[in-house]
Amino acid sequence: MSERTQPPLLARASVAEALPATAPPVRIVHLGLGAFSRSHQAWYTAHADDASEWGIAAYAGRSRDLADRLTAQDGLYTLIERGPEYDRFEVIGSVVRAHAGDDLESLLRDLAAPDTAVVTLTITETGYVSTPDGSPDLDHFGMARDLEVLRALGSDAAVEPTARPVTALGRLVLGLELRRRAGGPALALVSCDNLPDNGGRLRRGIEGLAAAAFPALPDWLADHVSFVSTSVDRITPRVEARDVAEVAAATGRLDEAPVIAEPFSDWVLSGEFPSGRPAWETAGATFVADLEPYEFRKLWMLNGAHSLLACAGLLRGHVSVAEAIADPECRSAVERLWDEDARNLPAGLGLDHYRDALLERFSNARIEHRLEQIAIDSLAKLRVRVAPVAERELGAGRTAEGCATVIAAWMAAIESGFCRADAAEREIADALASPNPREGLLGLLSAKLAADPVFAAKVECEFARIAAPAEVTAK
Ligand SMILES: NC(=O)c1ccc[n+]([C@@H]2O[C@H](COP(=O)([O-])OP(=O)(O)OC[C@H]3O[C@@H](n4cnc5c(N)ncnc54)[C@H](O)[C@@H]3O)[C@@H](O)[C@H]2O)c1
Ligand SMILES: O=P(O)(O)OC[C@@H](O)[C@@H](O)[C@H](O)[C@H](O)CO
Repeated sequence: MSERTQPPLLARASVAEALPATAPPVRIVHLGLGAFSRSHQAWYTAHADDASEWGIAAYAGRSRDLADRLTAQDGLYTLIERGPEYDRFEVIGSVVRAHAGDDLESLLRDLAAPDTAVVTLTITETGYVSTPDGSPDLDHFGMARDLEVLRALGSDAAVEPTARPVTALGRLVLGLELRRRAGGPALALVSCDNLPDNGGRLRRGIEGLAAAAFPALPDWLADHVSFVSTSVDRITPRVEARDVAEVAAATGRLDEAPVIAEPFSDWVLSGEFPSGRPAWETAGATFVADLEPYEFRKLWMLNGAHSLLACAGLLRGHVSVAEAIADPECRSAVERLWDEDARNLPAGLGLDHYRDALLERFSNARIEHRLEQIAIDSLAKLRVRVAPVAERELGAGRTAEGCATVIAAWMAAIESGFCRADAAEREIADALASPNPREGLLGLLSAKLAADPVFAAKVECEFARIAAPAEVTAK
């Protein structure tokens, strides 16, 4: 364990108990260093009983800015727990190193290191670059290029010195191949992104790419790598400049990389950890054999409602979740969606209480969770948050009106210029340019839904209702 140097402006004196005296040894590698991993997985790791044994080396996906700011603070940062009436400040000490995403040398070293037992990911829904069935999308430019680079590296053919994988999965597969070649021990890969069966999706992505790039890797993966699925929950909005100022004013210390989160937090995991893991359960995480009911409840009800509020709320001139949920029109659409979600979830999940708690969480006006942030990549989000419920409702002979409202709000938002920041921007533009844009958009969302003329007509009808009074357009 190395002695942690005291960052000049963020001294340990301010710190809550969660900060160990010395930096814990790196045994977790994180991909997708951003806000959420620091309010959630790093928080659980810092609060586990054995926190002194588990440090995190975290890698950003793209930019190096956050990694640089954290490095200047020795990995330490303040978590602002923002309740409806108070802020609580805590310095988190589980991130030991922060790296830019393109620091491939360090990443490969960390992935091959025998001490590394766990790899966690928060690379966003689109970061998996997968087809709807979860296999790697080899038609995607970045993924196709990565495959070429990995094959060249695997065959020891002459490779340009600058040839490097750029996708998260490409980098991970290369690291796993190096671990295999080094005779490294088993490890667990833990997806913490808002996707159903996120561990299974990661498995299909890694296995597909490995099989196409490195012939010996798939067998090694089968014996040495477990894929853990998780349902993750803690509302973590983007930090604004004024939050940095607030930390300085409240603690007397300058922190260039604070994180804000609501007090609520939940983590449900399912899967094996062949080389151990932090005692996350001592910090409140739950381990279950069957994750599906928990992930569907969270993805459909919380995230589905978020996407609805984002699309409908932006159209109605709202900026944040708290503003949108206070609008009776949005609130009633959320309730109708939740009725449909609830009908498709198993009994025993305490859904009445869950709904009440969600309303309370959404109404926390001190959390400025911007609708524009939630609206990014809406197509991929609606595919997993809303389309499956609509398909189940229709399959049961019902009308799926609540889901139709969400989908119509998304279409109206797109046509008004919102929800355009999307990894599927090109497909959306093609649909908009087609003779029947809404039919095209519905087809992108779900072939099954698009093939149901009654549902398509329902969406059309909702669209007409929602789009008519919308006077707001994106700037
Ligand atoms: N913020 C929340 O409230 C919250 C809650 C639950 C789950 N999540 C999950 O965590 C993810 C990240 O949220 P965040 O708040 O940390 O966002 P963020 O923007 O702060 O960080 C996202 C990280 O992912 C990387 N990334 C983005 N696109 C990528 C790509 N195509 N390939 C590889 N890496 C990519 C970014 O570089 C960054 O490191 C969400 O997309 C979601 O799946 C977030
Ligand atoms: O983080 P995203 O972009 O997948 O989704 C936006 C929000 O719905 C999401 O961040 C929720 O706030 C979060 O999932 C709550 O745990």
